[in-house]
Amino acid sequence: MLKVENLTKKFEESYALKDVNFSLKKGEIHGLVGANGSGKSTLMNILFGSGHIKDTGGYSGRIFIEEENITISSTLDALRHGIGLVHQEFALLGSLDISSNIKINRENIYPLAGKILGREFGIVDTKKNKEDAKNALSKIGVNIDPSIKVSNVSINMKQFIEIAREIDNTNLKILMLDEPTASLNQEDTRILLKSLRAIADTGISIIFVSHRLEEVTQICDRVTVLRDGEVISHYSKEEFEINKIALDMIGIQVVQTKRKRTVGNRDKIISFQNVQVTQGDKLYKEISLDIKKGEVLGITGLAGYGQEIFGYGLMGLYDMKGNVFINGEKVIPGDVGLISKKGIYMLPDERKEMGLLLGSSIWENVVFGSYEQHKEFLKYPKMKGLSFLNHGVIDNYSSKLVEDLNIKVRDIYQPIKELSGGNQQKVCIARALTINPEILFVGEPTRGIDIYSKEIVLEMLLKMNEEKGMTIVISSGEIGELKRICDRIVIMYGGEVFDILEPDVDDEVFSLAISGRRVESYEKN
Ligand SMILES: Nc1ncnc2c1ncn2[C@@H]1O[C@H](COP(=O)(O)OP(=O)(O)OP(=O)(O)O)[C@@H](O)[C@H]1O
Repeated sequence: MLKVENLTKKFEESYALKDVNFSLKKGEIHGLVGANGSGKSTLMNILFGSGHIKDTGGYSGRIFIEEENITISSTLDALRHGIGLVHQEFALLGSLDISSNIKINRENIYPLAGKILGREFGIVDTKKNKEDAKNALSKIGVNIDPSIKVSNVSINMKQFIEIAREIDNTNLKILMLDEPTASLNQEDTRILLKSLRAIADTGISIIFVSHRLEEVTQICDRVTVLRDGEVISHYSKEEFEINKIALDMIGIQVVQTKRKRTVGNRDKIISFQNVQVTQGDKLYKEISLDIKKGEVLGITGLAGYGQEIFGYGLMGLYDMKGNVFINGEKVIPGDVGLISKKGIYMLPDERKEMGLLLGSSIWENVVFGSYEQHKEFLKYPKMKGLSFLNHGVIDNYSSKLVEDLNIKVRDIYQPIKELSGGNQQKVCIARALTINPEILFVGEPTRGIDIYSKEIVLEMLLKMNEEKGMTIVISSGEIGELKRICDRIVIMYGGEVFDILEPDVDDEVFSLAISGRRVESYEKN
């Protein structure tokens, strides 16, 4: 179906891809793996004719589709050749319904469409659009009313809608998926993976990019490993071995981080008492939770069940009402100024909303907002915000953090918008660590991050907890990670705190709790 030969892409003097050879068979699911910044997105962006490839000098090398040597210089070229891409970041229009999003630019038009006063016009056949949308969604195992507005659906569902939009294209030959399961819960991941196999069986070829090697080895027919823009190895199904693939990706053995647990009875640092949280048309009622000083608290559950509501509510991203106490003192949720002064910082899980200063450099993003905590960043600390910055100190500090967190950059002056997604994510973590809050709320801290850097990020969080006594609240769907590093894990179910579990209880207990059941009822059944 596809063959690329000596594909090379340079950004100024540095290679993002170097002489990459890669092939994709008809109906194959091909895993593309590599550390953050290894060139996966660049490869897909070239194949999808992304503007930023052209704007930065194009690519060299040859691309063949079904033996035909083609040039891809625009998205239109890619679409014409039947290539579709689903990005990590969603590009849906929230104010439109699901079917309008799926049929965008491919709307069904009534045959009576024609010309009025010389202008072309058409009337959209919304009924047919809905049928098509339903059909595309059913191919990926989803049954939902396509008239629902996209702004009212969960992140899980948005991912399915994005994929359905590509599937709806009858000309589709190659579907490229950039971390399609990163925002899905376990059940939806299972549904998606199963559907991808069914889609591949219809003859569509799939490029599957993911940092979750278990999924890659489960679903793919072959895997190609990239490291620093070069192909390091190819594997076919019978040769798959996660450790071997990981070693090829990173170059060194990855050691899993684990917390040495030392919790005793601790004082409450934050207490949510019967709070009510509203997010869009969702309402969470009568929620209570105590967070203990110095603990690492995990919050998990199926997507949409509210694991993020505490941080988001406290910081005013969702509307929270009710009694919230910080160190025994009542605060008004959403009063961000006061809450920040009390040493609370939140890093939300939606990357786009993380507040990266996209036009600024890495160092600016790392130290932004932390001059209070790091007076050494200022030449004249007494002048506060009016002081010149102490660039020597800031440069050393940012360079060290970039190195410690394994962030792949040219130098700390590089604009953050030039970094790969995973490396941008790590800069967000770097900023949170620099702000050094007393309490850190962090959502999905390892999403989009490669297996090696994941461990570094987890290790850094633990270090901040152990050495600085930082209380850390992590909302995440990565239960395995939470079990390794948390003191307690809150399970949200149906918009309530369903249970709080010790991290070393059986996996089975966790799985049951996540689906709203308890062990006793399981045993009875
Ligand atoms: N516009 C740009 N200018 C300069 N360098 C760039 C630009 N876009 C990407 N790069 C560099 O190209 C390299 C490959 O990035 P790419 O986004 O392809 O990595 P990736 O494998 O997709 O990473 P991730 O797993 O983090 O998504 C990185 O070093 C990145 O900094």
